[in-house]
Amino acid sequence: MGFEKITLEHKRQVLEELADIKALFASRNWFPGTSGNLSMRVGEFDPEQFYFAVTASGKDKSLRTPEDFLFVDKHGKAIETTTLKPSAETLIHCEIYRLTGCGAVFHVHTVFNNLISEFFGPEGHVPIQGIELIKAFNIWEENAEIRVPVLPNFADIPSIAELVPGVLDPKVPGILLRNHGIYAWGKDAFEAKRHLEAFEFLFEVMYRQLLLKGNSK
Ligand SMILES: CSC[C@@H](O)[C@@H](O)C(=O)COP(=O)(O)O
Ligand SMILES: [Zn+2]
Repeated sequence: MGFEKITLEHKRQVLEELADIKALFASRNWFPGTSGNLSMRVGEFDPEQFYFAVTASGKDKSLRTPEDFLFVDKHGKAIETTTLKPSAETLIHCEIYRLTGCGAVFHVHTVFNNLISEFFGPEGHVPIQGIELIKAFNIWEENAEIRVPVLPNFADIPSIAELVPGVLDPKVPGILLRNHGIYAWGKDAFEAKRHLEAFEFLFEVMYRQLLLKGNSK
């Protein structure tokens, strides 16, 4: 489906939902120093052609303005004439949509995701086992273990995006960038938010467990 076939009403709803989520995350201090970016797909998913709304680069994400989002195509290029620049990390969103067909991708920098990504960076993943909130990822088995991938934080975003297909686990809706932040996604904004909140909770538990245990892995 071409972008022009997607109804204005649907695009408006997506922008409103994104703006509400942005305000909520900002209230949690999840966008320090203009960091972070959010996106939501508009229209149906087709790996050959899809579109999403994404935060404009470099904005203060705690503010609500008419210039907070723009629509881009599957290559991360703006599809309407605009002076806004898509998030510098849009290519990572593109890759996550392409590989998963998801409906929303949220990226935040927090103290806990930074600390945990650095601590487990050398292993390339964060092992998390037996914590109830793993069920937020729809994993119901007892004592389940997940591994959250940790990618290097290259300055060149295409070089990070290139690594995403090699580490993305369909059961685990998140990828960490080392000393940077997390990308979490879901079939819609509700699910992506649930996943992101669960990751952040799990990282805080991991961090505190490591302190209690005296830092041994
Ligand atoms: C200002 S530090 C954060 C940026 O370097 C980047 O990591 C980030 O998350 C926000 O970039 P943006 O281009 O605004 O989407
Ligand atoms: Zn970032």
